[in-house]
Amino acid sequence: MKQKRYVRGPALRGRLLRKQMWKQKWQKKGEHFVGGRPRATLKNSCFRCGQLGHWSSQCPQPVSEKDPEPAGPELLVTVEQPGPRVPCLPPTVPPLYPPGPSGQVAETPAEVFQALEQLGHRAFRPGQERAVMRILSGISTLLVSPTGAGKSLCYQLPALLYARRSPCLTLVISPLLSLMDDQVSGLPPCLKAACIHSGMTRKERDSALKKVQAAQVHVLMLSPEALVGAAAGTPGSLPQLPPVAFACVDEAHCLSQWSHNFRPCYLRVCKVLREHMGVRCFLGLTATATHSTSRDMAQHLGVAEEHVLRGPVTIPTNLYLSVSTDRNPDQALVTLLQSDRFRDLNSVIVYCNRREDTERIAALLRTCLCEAWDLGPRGEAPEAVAEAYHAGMCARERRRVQQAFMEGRLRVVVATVAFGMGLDRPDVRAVLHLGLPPSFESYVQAVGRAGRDGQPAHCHLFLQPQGQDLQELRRHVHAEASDFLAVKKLVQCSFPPCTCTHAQQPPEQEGAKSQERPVTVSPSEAEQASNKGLAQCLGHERALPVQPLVQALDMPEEAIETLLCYLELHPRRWLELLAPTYAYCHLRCPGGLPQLQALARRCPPLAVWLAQQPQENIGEGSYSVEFDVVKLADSMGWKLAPAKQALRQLQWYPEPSTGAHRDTGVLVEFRELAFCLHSPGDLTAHEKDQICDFLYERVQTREQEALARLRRTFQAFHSVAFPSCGPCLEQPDEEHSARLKALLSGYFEEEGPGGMEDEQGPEPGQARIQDWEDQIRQDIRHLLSSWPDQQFSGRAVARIFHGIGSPCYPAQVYGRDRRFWRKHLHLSFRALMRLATEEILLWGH
Ligand SMILES: Nc1ncnc2c1ncn2[C@@H]1O[C@H](COP(=O)(O)OP(=O)(O)OP(=O)(O)O)[C@@H](O)[C@H]1O
Repeated sequence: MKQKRYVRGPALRGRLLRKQMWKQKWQKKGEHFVGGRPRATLKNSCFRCGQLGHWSSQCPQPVSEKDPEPAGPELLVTVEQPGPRVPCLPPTVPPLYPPGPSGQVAETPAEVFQALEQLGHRAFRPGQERAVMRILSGISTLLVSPTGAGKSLCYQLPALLYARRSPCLTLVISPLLSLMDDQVSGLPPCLKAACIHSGMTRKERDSALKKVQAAQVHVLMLSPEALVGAAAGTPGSLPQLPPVAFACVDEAHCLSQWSHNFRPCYLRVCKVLREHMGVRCFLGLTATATHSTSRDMAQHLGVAEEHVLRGPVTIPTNLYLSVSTDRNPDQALVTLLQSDRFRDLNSVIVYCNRREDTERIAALLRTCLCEAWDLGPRGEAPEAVAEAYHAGMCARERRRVQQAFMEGRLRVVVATVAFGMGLDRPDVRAVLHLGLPPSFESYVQAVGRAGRDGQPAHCHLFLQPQGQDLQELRRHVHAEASDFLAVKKLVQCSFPPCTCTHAQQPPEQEGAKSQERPVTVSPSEAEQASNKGLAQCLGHERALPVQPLVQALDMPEEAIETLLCYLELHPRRWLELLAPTYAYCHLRCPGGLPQLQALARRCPPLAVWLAQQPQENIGEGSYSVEFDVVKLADSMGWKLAPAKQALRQLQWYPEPSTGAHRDTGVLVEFRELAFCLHSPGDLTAHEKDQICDFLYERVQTREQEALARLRRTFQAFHSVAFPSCGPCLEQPDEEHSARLKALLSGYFEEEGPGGMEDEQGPEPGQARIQDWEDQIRQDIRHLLSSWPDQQFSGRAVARIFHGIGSPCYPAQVYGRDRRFWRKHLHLSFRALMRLATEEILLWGH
């Protein structure tokens, strides 16, 4: 029996314990980043290749090293890069019914109707048949149809038919981690499915993968992070899967930068599917998309405009919608739920905008409704009256609440938008909103949870009379925006100058060069350019450590990732985003320089690193160094993965006689999670300015559009609101409901994301800045003098007055000071920023 021995050290305390916990936290974060793939640690990794899942004796990596040479001064080695394993793409799956010569789709064959029946349905619903037939013809398609319309069938049926013809797999990318398991178990029995996401243990993931590899699964559901993470490892680390018939991207609006719910990780999903898995046919599904959003989605998915299946966004007739602006919305909610119309409804979702509100309202309902609520119509009452649900709760608790609701043991869930996406309980009888929803899209998604069984269901929205809910939502918009200075710093970090080009352009040609040249160039293009005397940088891999960057830019990492994505999406493709990685190699070598030099003979990256060190930096004694391994690999012209692998192998060397691997005493660790990208190093100052302008304009446009969208939503709902919920207590008002539905449908038919916010006059729910100017200036000076060591920017001050935490000004610290935190929520953020900037400039003199 093989046995591993460990030496248990003394228990950590104080600073060391905190450091250890911090490291564990970042390791977890890293696992999330790379889709739950745990970083190989010394404890459980293979000695030879550093990977998990096997001992070194079963390591597939061929042993290439010779015996370690005795220590010597010589540093030069033959630097030959281990050939990267070229990812071998699975064969493509031909369409089941190839389209006709002019691309027309065949008549629906009987086999398809039989499969429909097998899935439990007698006939297709509108839009389903066309989508199914296009996928079976291998044509990428985007389907925009309302919630509950039956979009899932459009991937289930083709998945079944493709798998019936030959062993193959359908991939479904879904952002709904918490519901993936339920989605898998909810599939018809004839369709075998598995899921992989970062919430699973390694054992569960391995067992799911085994089933997939053995072709026992028709549908594999993946979170975008799990997919991108799997592709992020060493080349070829993506497991060999059966051929992929097609990939379905659920909630495809996350792909569009114009949608209300853009997720940068989604952008990489299409790339990974195309480049690593050979996927040619895509199906995008979404319930809510304006015209501009669906155009954007179609472009990412490679769907031709004529293949976008887009019905009108309609609200089902069995839903009764109403809005009111009660003076006390909490009390009005209780009154509504006690009214004749709502008293007997056993499954109710109440949406709030803030997590704290969900807890508070759930407690209020428990107190006020526990006696007043009679038994349901069938005399059965759920055991619990109301519970809160939000993303801040632990996964177990969320699951418990969700299950209680799904099984009818809980009457009211008071939740944030985290609840309900993908929920398929057919008999939800009421969806209530306490406060303005963030967008029409999210409102339509939310009310779409109600009345899926076709029976009447009731939706009511309580608006805050003074527009306080609008102020709350504006905070989220301002939290994501950033200053020009931050954008400029990011551009500087992303495009540091390099020395690899040998011919510099004369200054007068710079403008012309920036107009003409493509930024990411292929080697052949570079060769052509070089022949003309225009040497170009082919680009370098760079690592931007996440935490230091977050602090330097005072931006959350998601916002930074979004900006980098914009650069990748730009027509000139300024950079290419690679998977996040641990960028720093920490190397501890007890034998000091002689041992290091000896090891360098069999490890080219180490040899190069040593050669790059100035002589005075190389000392005797025990060695502990840290260096940027991405930069090192780039300077050698190596890919990152083989460089890391070569460094990891420094820890062991094979015994010449037995071939067993012996510990060299060297410790190699990779630290500091970083964004990884490939960008040119020869951009001119003019080009960098162009990039800054482009990015800043994009950030501002997004902020303005989000504000305009909010204002539009606010005004639209107010235009149809009753002054109080009184008229809604007895019977639904059908005319009122129809007006609201027409308003919503009209929005989705419009072109463009809406007008820009105009700076004239106060926004709804805001006071005039002129009436408060003296008071604000005084508060700004007070804030500056209270934190004399801080270098505030205008935006930072405005954020504090609006109660918006940021990495450098966290709510946990600044929120404690009630003199400033959230003090001027009723005033325009931009105006506050302007005044703060003026005061900061005066303060400096
Ligand atoms: N052709 C059909 N005939 C009858 N019922 C159907 C048909 N297609 C789907 N359904 C049923 O409609 C319900 C909703 O389907 P599904 O969950 O696929 O909706 P969806 O459009 O994906 O909704 P969401 O946008 O909320 O995810 C399911 O219970 C499903 O069984």
